[in-house]
This record gives sequence, C-alpha cells and structure tokens, in this order.
Amino acid sequence: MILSAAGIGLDRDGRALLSDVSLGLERGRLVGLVGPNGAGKTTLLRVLAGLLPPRRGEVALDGVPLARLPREARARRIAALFQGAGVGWPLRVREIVALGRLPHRRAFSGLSPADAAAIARAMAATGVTALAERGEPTLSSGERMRVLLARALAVEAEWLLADEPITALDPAHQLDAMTLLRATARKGTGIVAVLHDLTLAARFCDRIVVMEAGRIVADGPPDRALTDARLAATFGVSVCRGRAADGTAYLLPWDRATTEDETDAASLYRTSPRPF
Ligand SMILES: Nc1ncnc2c1ncn2[C@@H]1O[C@H](COP(=O)(O)OP(=O)(O)OP(=O)(O)O)[C@@H](O)[C@H]1O
Repeated sequence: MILSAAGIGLDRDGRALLSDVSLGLERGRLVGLVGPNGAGKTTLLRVLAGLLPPRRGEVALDGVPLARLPREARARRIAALFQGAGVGWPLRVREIVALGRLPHRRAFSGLSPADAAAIARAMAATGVTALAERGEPTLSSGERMRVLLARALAVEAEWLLADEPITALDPAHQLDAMTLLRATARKGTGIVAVLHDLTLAARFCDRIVVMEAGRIVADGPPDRALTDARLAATFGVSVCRGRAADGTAYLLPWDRATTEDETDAASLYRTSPRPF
C-alpha cells in the first residue's frame, strides 16, 4: 500500500520545476506538503496523482507504474482536489459531490445505494449537507472548497491528494477540515495535503515534506522537519514555539528571519514563548 515517486524530474521552458524528487508514502498517515510559493508543491501533487507525466523518474502505486494503470482504476484509487478545479457547468452541490462517485459507476448507470451513502457521508463530514440544493455560483469560496473536499472524500479512495484544502476556510472550518483529514487518515487513507499554514501542518500532520525550488529539502515528523534552521532557510521566517494547555507543542510563524543580533522584540517571544 505504497505510493512512491522515484527520481522525478520535470522542466518547463528550460527551467527545472522538479529535480530528483523521491518519496515513499504509506497509507494511514496525513502528510503535509509545505514550501514557499513556487516551490513545486502543486506540480509534485499533480505528478503523484498521475495528471502530469514527469520528464524523468516514475510514480508507482504498490509497485505498478501509474502510467500502466487504466485511468478509471487510478481515479478509484487516487482522489485529487486541486485549487481552481472548476466544475465546468452549473451544478447543485449534491451533484458536484456525486461526481466523486463517477469512477465507481458503470456507463449510463444511476447512483447505487452505496454511492448515495458515500455522498451523504462526505457531505455530512464536511458540513455541506445544508447546501445540497445550492448552485455552485452562489457559494462563497470557503463553502466551495468544502464542497470540493466533499467530492474528493466521496470517492472513498485509498489515496487523497489535496492542494491547499484549507486555504479559503475560516479558522473553525480549518480546524474541522484538519481534524477530518487526520481522522480519515487514521481510518486507512493515505493523505497528502499542500498546506501554507505551518501551525496547523505541524499540529495535525504525521509527517511533513518540505519543498524548496523543486526539491525536497526536509522530510520527517513535524518536530524534525520544521526546525528553526529549516524554517529560516526555506521560508525566511522565525517562529514562536510553545505548548498548548493540552500539552501539544505548537509553532507560530512570527517574524522574518534575521541574521543580525536578535535584539528586536520578536526575539523575546522566541526565547520565552507565551501562549495567547
Ligand atoms: N506550465 C508551466 N509552465 C511554466 N512554469 C510553470 C508551469 N507550471 C508551473 N510552473 C512554475 O513552476 C513553479 C512551481 O509551481 P507550483 O504551482 O508547483 O508551485 P507551488 O509550490 O504549488 O506554489 P504556490 O505555493 O504559490 O501555490 C512556479 O515557479 C511556477 O511558476
């Protein structure tokens, strides 16, 4: 049950977008893919989903190259959620989520009871049941993102690859979505989520993969992947660290990293973190 990438390389206009990227992913874990703008996260996710063929290297699912898997089988096994993925024509929320069941349906057949149950589960889990009859153009960006997450969850695939699934969400829905992703992973799905919120990534993910300029520069549990040195080198930020009331360690991007003597106010927070 492994999704693996070996020696992935991809160039555009003479520029390397991905360079020698190798990654082994296991089901049952929530992996956060992080990195600054333009690092190659979305490109890598598209390659992992089989939507973008790499110039070099190979992605394989349980040892079988993705390119050799029939498209329908791949769509049943790997659900993908991408930013700006337009639905394409005016549909109601329930119909959008039902699109997630397409890989399971025979041509011209209707929804089976199993399809209907999966759709209802995904809508309930993402809190969009009350929006079921709304048309897509009437949704706010956060509502739309939750609907697209419901569509991806409705596939009930072994793998879920999600590009910035929480970016448009308010804090409460971000927490709900991260809790849901972690719970879905605990039930056996392999999840890779591109995240910009390092605080939530560090708190909820089992493993963090850090990308910079088309390469993986760190990979491991949050405390090992998101060290102060890595955060300064890759993201150019310093962080406050602390412990929440329940004992969970947290980090909070706080300031631009500086190489000068840290005599500014932010350094006080770095040396004596204070939970809000
Ligand atoms: N089709 C393309 N042609 C040329 N350059 C591309 C193409 N697709 C992506 N790029 C470039 O590749 C780099 C990586 O893009 P990608 O979208 O993977 O980054 P990202 O890490 O997801 O960034 P962000 O956090 O801003 O979403 C960027 O510099 C982008 O401009």
